[in-house]
This record gives sequence, C-alpha cells and structure tokens, in this order.
Amino acid sequence: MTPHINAPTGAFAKTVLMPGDPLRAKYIAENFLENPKLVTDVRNMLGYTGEYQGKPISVMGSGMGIPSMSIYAKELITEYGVENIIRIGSCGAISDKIKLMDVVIAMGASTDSAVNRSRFANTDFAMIADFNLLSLAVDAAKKQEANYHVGNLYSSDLFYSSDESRYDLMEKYGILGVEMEAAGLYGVATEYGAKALAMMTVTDHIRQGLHLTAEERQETLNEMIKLTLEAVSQLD
Ligand SMILES: O=P(O)(O)O[C@H]1O[C@H](CO)[C@@H](O)[C@H]1O
Ligand SMILES: O=c1cc[nH]c(=O)[nH]1
Repeated sequence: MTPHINAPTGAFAKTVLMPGDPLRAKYIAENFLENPKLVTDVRNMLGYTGEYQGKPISVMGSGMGIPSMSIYAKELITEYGVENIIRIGSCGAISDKIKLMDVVIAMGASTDSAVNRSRFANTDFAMIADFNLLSLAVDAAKKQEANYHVGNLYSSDLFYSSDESRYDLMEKYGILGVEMEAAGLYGVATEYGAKALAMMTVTDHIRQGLHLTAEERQETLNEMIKLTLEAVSQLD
C-alpha cells in the first residue's frame, strides 16, 4: 500500500487504463470489464481490476493535472509492477481540421509544465509514446474506422488560460489537442521504465467554442474505450 493507493500487492493488472475522472474509471469497469473488483478508493480515486477477453486489465482515475497523474502513475509502476499505462482522456482542439468527437493519439506531448526539465538536467527531453502501444492503437483505430489523428498533444498546467495567443502558436506547430496530463505520464513512464500512451477524445473545440453534450461525451468516449481495449488486448 502507498499513501495514495490502498490496494494489496498484486491487485493491479500489468496494464492500467487511466481516465482523469474516477467515475469514468467506475463506468469503464462496470460496463466494459468482466468481474470488475474495486481495488483502491483512497480519496475516492477509484481503481478496479477485471478482465477483458479473458486477460486481466485495470482501470483507475488519474485526477486532473500532471502532479496528480504523476503520483498515481509512479506508484502503480514502482509499487504494483504496472508495465503499461494508457491515459484515456478528453481534450480541446484548436485547428479546424480536427472535429469534435475525433480521436487524438499522442505520439508526443509538449507542455508548459517544468516537471520534465526537472527530470532531465533542465533540458528538453522529447516526451514520446511507446511505439508498440502507439502502433496497436492506430491499428485498432483503423479497424474501428474511427476519425483519428496521430501527432503532438499539449499538456497544459492551466485549464483556464487568459493567453489566447498561445493557441495560434500551438496551431502553427501542429498541436492536435490540449489536455493536462500526457506529458507528465510520459515523463514518469520514461523515468521508471514503463510504457505509456495517451488517447484523447475531442470533447471541446477551443477556437469554435463548441462542446459535446453529456450524451455525446458518453458515446464518443465509449468509442475510444473500445478502441483502447481492442489495442491492449493484443499485448502479450
Ligand atoms: O477528461 P480527462 O481525462 O480528465 O482530461 C481532461 O479533462 C480535465 C479538464 O477538464 C483534465 O484532466 C484534462 O486533461
Ligand atoms: O484540458 C482540456 C480538456 C478538455 N478540453 C479542453 O479544452 N481542455
């Protein structure tokens, strides 16, 4: 057990899906996994282990922002032997080429957070996804005929930013979506020797001021969840 996770040793599968919202973790466990069992509930950051197509898999909330994600991801890897972490989240798009409900698969993650510079002698380490997880996700997205994009994500410390000009820069540099955890997850996975990927559903269009309804969020997140489960079911 850790200060933040009250599951016994061995309670997590080697692959953990991590949405930001612990209630989304509950929803996924109850609707997509067989025999789901609650394994941790400290601070209501719910985590479950069940099976998908006969293979053990866990799902746990990460909370919002890099600090929260970093605590849980680090403890899952070093204290529970977790090998693969896949963030399944929501993001805001900037470019008109990206539509609401599209799926963004984060080959890389840029950030305004200082955590990765703290790790890497105050220099810029390129935060990238594990190539095998990325390939499996792309294969699953093709098979599912999802509208997907692969590229660079931006993990922002601020959900509410008054600097609108930053979105011009992000668009110029090809950022596909803005969210708040992926660059931290990639940093933790790199530091502690695990594999990571972040998959996002576009729930908001920042420039166009568009937002999915609650019902649309549910349906499109379902598509991403199925796609992710299909991808991780191919892991050894
Ligand atoms: O839907 P989740 O996974 O929480 O992701 C996004 O939503 C939250 C902000 O509303 C942040 O955590 C951001 O990264
Ligand atoms: O961080 C986030 C998440 C969803 N939508 C946004 O605009 N930003």
